[in-house]
Amino acid sequence: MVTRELFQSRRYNERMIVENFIERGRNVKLNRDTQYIRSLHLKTEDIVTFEEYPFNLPVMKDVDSIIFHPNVTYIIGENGMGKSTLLEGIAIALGFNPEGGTLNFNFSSYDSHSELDQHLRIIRGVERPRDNFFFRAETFYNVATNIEELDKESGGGRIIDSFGGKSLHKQSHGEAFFAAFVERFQGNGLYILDEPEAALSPLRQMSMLARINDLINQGSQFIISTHSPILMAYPNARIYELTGEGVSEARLEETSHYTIMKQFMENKERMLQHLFDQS
Ligand SMILES: Nc1ncnc2c1ncn2[C@@H]1O[C@H](COP(=O)(O)OP(=O)(O)OP(=O)(O)O)[C@@H](O)[C@H]1O
Repeated sequence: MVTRELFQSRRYNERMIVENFIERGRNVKLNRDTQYIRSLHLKTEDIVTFEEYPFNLPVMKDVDSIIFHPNVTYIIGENGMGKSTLLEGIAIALGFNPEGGTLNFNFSSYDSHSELDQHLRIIRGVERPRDNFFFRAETFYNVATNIEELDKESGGGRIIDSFGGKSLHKQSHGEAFFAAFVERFQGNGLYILDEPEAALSPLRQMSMLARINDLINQGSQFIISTHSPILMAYPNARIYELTGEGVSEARLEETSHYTIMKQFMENKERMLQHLFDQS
């Protein structure tokens, strides 16, 4: 009797494991056990000097404090604080092209990336993403050109069809960005986005949040660098703010982007007077 119960409970457990596995491929949010990448580590032993770029950036002394949220991690901060440098380093260390795209893109329009990737260790989870994309607003135009070139040479399926079929150069910036998020991102993916709001209207930024939510519910993990208080509003996300002091974790309402925007909207006249008096 005991043996039969044991047998049945084992069969039950096995069935649960199979069902969970099947479900993972569909609609399940990642958690701490299933997230694709967990944290960062800066391998300081072979860094020759901390006086030069990129190791002179304040963020470098706190890289090890960055623990990725299973769903969304935001990297924010003033211009020049090192967000793009950090995201680029992470992306290249994971095997992406410095200018962005999927793991299969390997074109190079202008080779100016830092050597940070060689000094970063990325602590991965046990699960592997099925989809991957490094979206870099600054160089998305080059990705679009590369897609056209590859599609001209290819005799088989066209890459542009996975972006909705319409040339990305024949769409507005915002439309082309959105085609990537809506058509190309397939879920169960790791998505690294550098200032994706660059061409998006406030309304589109809200639509982007809805798209992020869909993809998170389909087992995706995001790392997003942004200046947009709208885009950084995903609930329960982790926000790291880069400042001259290093890296600190913040709630949305505590971030400088949010408070400055709020002050401006709530008291535009006073802010303008203050700004013009200073100039
Ligand atoms: N190839 C490079 N060589 C030397 N310095 C660089 C290089 N690229 C960037 N920097 C410097 O490193 C700093 C961080 O640049 P980065 O582009 O990472 O900042 P960011 O936080 O992404 O800024 P933004 O919000 O303006 O996009 C800047 O002061 C920049 O001038």
